[in-house]
Amino acid sequence: MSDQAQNLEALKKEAALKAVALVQSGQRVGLGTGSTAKYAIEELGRKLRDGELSGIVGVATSNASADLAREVGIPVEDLDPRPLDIAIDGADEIAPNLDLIKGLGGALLREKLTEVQARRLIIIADHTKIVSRLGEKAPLPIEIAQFGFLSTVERLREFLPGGRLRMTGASNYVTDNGNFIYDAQLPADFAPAELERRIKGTLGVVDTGLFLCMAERAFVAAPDGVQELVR
Ligand SMILES: O=C[C@H](O)[C@H](O)[C@H](O)COP(=O)(O)O
Repeated sequence: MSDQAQNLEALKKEAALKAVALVQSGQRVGLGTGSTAKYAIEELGRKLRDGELSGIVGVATSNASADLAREVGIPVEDLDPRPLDIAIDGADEIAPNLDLIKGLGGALLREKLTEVQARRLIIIADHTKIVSRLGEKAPLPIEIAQFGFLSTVERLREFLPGGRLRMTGASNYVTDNGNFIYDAQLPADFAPAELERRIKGTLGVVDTGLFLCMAERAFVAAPDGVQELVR
C-alpha cells in the first residue's frame, strides 16, 4: 500500500473511532458497509470484548458487515420495526448540508432501510468525500430489478443519460438483494428531492443512493484532524 493510501486508511479509522465513542451500552446499532464502516464495526467489537460496552445489538446493512460483526463478537439481529438508537456508516459524497451519495459498495438499499429507522445517523469519512454539490465526483448508484433491467435503464437514460450498468468483470454486478445497479451521472444542477422522486417513480427502480436529510452529523478526518459537521 502506498504512503498516501495508508494515510487515508488511518484517517478513516480516526473518524470511525469518534463515531463509536457515541455508542452507549444496551443500544441497538446500525452497522454500515464499506472500508470506513469496517473500522467502526471492529472498534465496537473491541469495546465489547474489553468490557467498555455491553448489551450492544448490531443490525447489519450487508452480508459482509454481518459476517464481520459476528467475527468480532457483535450479536447481530435482523432489521425489525423497532427503532435503532444509532447507525454509523460511510458515504461516497457528503454535501455541505450532509445530504449524501451512498452505494458505491452496493449496499444502498439495506443501508437506507436500516438507517431511516435510526434515531441518529452518524457518517464517517476521510476528507476526500466532501463535495460542494452531490455528483461532483461520484456517480449516483440506483438499484434496479433484474427483470426487465434493460428497459429500466432506458427509462432512466431518458433523464439521466451517460450512466452505466455496474459490472463485475464480464457479469452484471448483483446486490445482496439480487438486484442490479445503474450508476448514473448527475447533471451539474438539480434539485435533489425532486430528482429522488423522479428516479423512484421510474418503473423497475428499487431505490437510489441519495440519502437526503438523514445524517445527523459527520466525522470527517483530514491530515490536520477530525472535523465534526452537524446538519
Ligand atoms: O454501498 C456502500 C456504502 O454506501 C458505503 O458506505 C460507501 O460506499 C462508502 O464506502 P467506503 O467507506 O469504502 O468509501
